[in-house]
Amino acid sequence: MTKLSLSKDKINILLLEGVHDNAIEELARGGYASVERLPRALDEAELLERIGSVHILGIRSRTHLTARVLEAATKLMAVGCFCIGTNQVDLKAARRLGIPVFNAPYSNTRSVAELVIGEIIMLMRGIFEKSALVHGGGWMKSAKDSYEIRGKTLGIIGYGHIGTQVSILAEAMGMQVRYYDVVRKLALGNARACDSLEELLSVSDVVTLHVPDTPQTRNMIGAAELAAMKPRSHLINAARGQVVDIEALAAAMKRDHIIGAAIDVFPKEPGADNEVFESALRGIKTAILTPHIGGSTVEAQANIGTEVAQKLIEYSDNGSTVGAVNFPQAALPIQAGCTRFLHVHENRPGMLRKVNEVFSGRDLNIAAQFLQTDPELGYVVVDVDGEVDELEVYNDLRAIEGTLKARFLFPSKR
Ligand SMILES: NC(=O)c1ccc[n+]([C@@H]2O[C@H](COP(=O)([O-])OP(=O)(O)OC[C@H]3O[C@@H](n4cnc5c(N)ncnc54)[C@H](O)[C@@H]3O)[C@@H](O)[C@H]2O)c1
Ligand SMILES: O=C(O)CC[C@@H](O)C(=O)O
Repeated sequence: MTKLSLSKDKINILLLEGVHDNAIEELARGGYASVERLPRALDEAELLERIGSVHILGIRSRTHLTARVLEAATKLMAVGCFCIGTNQVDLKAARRLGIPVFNAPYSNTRSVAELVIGEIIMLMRGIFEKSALVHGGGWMKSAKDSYEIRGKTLGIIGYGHIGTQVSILAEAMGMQVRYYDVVRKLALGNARACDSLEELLSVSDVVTLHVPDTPQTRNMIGAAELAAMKPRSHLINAARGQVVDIEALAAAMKRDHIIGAAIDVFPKEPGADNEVFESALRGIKTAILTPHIGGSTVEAQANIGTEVAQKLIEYSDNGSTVGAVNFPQAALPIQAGCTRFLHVHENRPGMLRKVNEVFSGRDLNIAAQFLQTDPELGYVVVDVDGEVDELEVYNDLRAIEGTLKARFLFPSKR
């Protein structure tokens, strides 16, 4: 089993928001038993109270890791987002503090795509409104505003992992697919790219959003874009809440310009289960509202649990940052008989020389070295042959100005 500078039973892992059992099992297989799992998110005050003793933190989309929380996390080695999105973490602050953030970029793609396909049919048949009426004793047997999806045009904004899956499934059901992306993307099947967002909005019977939360996508569907959509068309958003101006959508639905919407993500989502959800869309019968469950399937959560836990173990065991969203990517094969030192630093001139002086000054033989830098951060992995006083080396590495984090693995003297 891997030996760490901090033995595994002392590595405190806190998993929030009901992360799947697979994560616990994977961590246990990796020798990590000091794991606490909570079913809910923690707010900033609760995080500030607890974060000081946590070495590895696992979250989903409801836990907000602000710079303040991260600065208080003096022992934090890594964060695992057990989801795709990482916008709930101040990634720049985490990076500045030498904390890599991992996620699962594909594990719930299919779940979101299937939900969107289901919603296209539900919206185009007005099923939710009719069902609610029947529950109330009514009987709205009408074909008004009910359409087959075959032959209709689906407009996909953001032709990435989810957008392309939706594209394939929609075509298989006879829809014509148009898409718009800021990056030139290869069209799958018979899908066709649009040159502009306006073009896509003007030709689509249903528009579905699959873009990340960035400054450019904030309110990318507002009053003007809704007005540019075909009269009596439909909108789906299972991407991020800030992408659609909800008040503008509610207004467009009230005047029947948009006759159906399925919204899974909102600008303000309840942090706790007992918090009341407020939205201008509440009460609009043709709006399907779901509590951010696009990726919440048993299959997706199980896969995510395994994938993110493995990435956290790899980082803790070997120093591998492959898959981190805010860090230089480094992986070095394990060398038999070596002690491994990991050093995260500000990317200042002369840093590597100072790191190497710690080893050359002791006549230590470097068996392998891996340095990965980007304009702000440097990450160096050094494998040293034979006997070494790892605590002394560790202390000297930590003393280098600009050091953010240092660790050693597989010590020679134990
Ligand atoms: N509802 C849920 O539970 C749920 C589950 C998974 C993912 N998501 C969200 O879905 C979104 C998409 O996920 P993905 O895995 O497909 O991401 P992705 O990175 O694979 O694809 C995003 C695409 O959007 C494009 N894009 C970026 N900015 C754009 C802009 N301004 N205009 C047009 N296109 C733009 C990118 O070029 C890329 O092709 C993310 O925001 C993710 O967080 C939500
Ligand atoms: O599981 C979650 O909380 C988030 C799901 C989804 O939005 C994601 O980013 O993967």
